[in-house]
Amino acid sequence: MQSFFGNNRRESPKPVKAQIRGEIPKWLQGTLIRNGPGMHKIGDTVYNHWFDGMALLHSFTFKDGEIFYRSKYLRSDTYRSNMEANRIVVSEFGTMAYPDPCKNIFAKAFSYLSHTIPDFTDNCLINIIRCGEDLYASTETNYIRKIDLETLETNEKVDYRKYVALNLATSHPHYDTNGNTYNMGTSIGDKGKTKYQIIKIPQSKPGDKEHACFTNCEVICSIPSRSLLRPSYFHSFGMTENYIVFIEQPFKLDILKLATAYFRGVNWASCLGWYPNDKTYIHLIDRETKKILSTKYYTDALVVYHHVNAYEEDGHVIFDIVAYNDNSLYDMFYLKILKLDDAAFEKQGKTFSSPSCRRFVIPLQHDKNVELGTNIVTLENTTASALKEKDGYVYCKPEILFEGIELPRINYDYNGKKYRYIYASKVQWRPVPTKIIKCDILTKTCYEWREDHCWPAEPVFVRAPEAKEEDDGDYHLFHSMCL
Ligand SMILES: CC1=C(/C=C/C(C)=C/C=C/C(C)=C/C=C/C=C(C)/C=C/C=C(C)/C=C/C2=C(C)C[C@@H](O)CC2(C)C)C(C)(C)CCC1
Ligand SMILES: [Fe+2]
Repeated sequence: MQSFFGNNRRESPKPVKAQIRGEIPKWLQGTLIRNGPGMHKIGDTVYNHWFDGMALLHSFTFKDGEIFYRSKYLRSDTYRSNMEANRIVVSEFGTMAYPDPCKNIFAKAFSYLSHTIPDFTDNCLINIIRCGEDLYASTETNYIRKIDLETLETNEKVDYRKYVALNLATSHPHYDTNGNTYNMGTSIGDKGKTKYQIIKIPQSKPGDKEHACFTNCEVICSIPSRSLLRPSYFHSFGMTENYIVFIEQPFKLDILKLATAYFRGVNWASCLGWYPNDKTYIHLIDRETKKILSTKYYTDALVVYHHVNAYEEDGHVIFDIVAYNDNSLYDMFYLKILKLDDAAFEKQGKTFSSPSCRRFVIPLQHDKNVELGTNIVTLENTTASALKEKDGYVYCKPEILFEGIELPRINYDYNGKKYRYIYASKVQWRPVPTKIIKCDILTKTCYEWREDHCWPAEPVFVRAPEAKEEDDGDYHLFHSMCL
């Protein structure tokens, strides 16, 4: 299994019909596209980190009980440059690349200078997102790449910076029921300020010009970073009907380190730092007024990549996240660790902090006369608390919902609404996932699914037609499961 992490995958651009054991529900029709690294070796050069590999797009077309599979490498500018040079020439998250080792001294100096503000990679390997009517492969830089749903061909490159001030953006946007896309990113040093930006990319209208969704893109709120040179890193955010939830965590990007990384010969990942003595600030942004609520909600130092869901109930914002007590997760994805055998990985894995799904309950209003130290959460059925402190601070303590889950998904019809079920990967200290899990928040019970020789990826929930219940759609997999 360990060789899995070393080998380059072959692309399979022509549809291959899958052999099916059991039965695919007839109502399941359409195409699922997945993304991820597929190539970690180019010529004689190798990447260091799982998140560096060349993006390989996969599609699974479900049609009348049959499945057709295709895959194709994203023809990013990065991919083309690497292929042409037959070596890694563009830097990725965990690998700093130096374009031409044989350049003369002047060319080298010029190359160093042009890297002070580096042009980031367009190797969009993290996710597939929708903007307007179109699908894009995404990463966390300022670039996304349009792709063709049918053929998986790579189309134009969109640079967010042409439309809004954004140097980094998440790969986990949100969507509303009108087809608008909301994303968040970081604008570094624009007009001397570093800020987090929430953007709205509108749904296309009939007759719109190409890229209209980007030219009509608007910044709906800017949140100043607490520090000009150390903005927080973030991988996702939450959205309720009326609020956006942004967590400014003490896992931060050091801009000075970033600007000198190329000269110092270190990778981008080393520019991220963990400040365990700092607080984690919780920002709620009112979607109507576009203003940040003035109460200073905070919690202890934590690291979060994935928000699960967020909603409002009786004057509170409730949000669930998968969080860690430190920043060790990204270190686990260095290939030298993933290539360890199961026993060694397990030993290593246990030195990394394990995630838990945590629920925060944020009271939107409270009586100003209430004594300091009082828990101002008035919702029942939660142990999450919010203690009033002086100077407008409120200290929030989460309720632990579930331990050891990651890559959370929900029935997206319930995004921003009160919900009951989380689908996720069960974290085990094995390099390749073997279990998926369905968690019931109401009863606090979990169902797991595994099968020999199956390595399930992040589960994706698809609603059954005429679904009445939130989990109508998963019964084929979870009906006969063990508790
Ligand atoms: C360029 C640049 C930057 C960044 C650039 C790039 C390219 C960033 C790319 C980021 C990527 C690919 C992020 C991916 C995140 C993926 C995450 C959080 C995945 C988590 C997966 C987990 C926890 C899986 C756990 C497991 C499960 C579920 C089952 C088990 O069996 C196995 C196990 C433990 C692995 C910067 C550092 C932001 C700025 C500077 C400049
Ligand atoms: Fe993610």
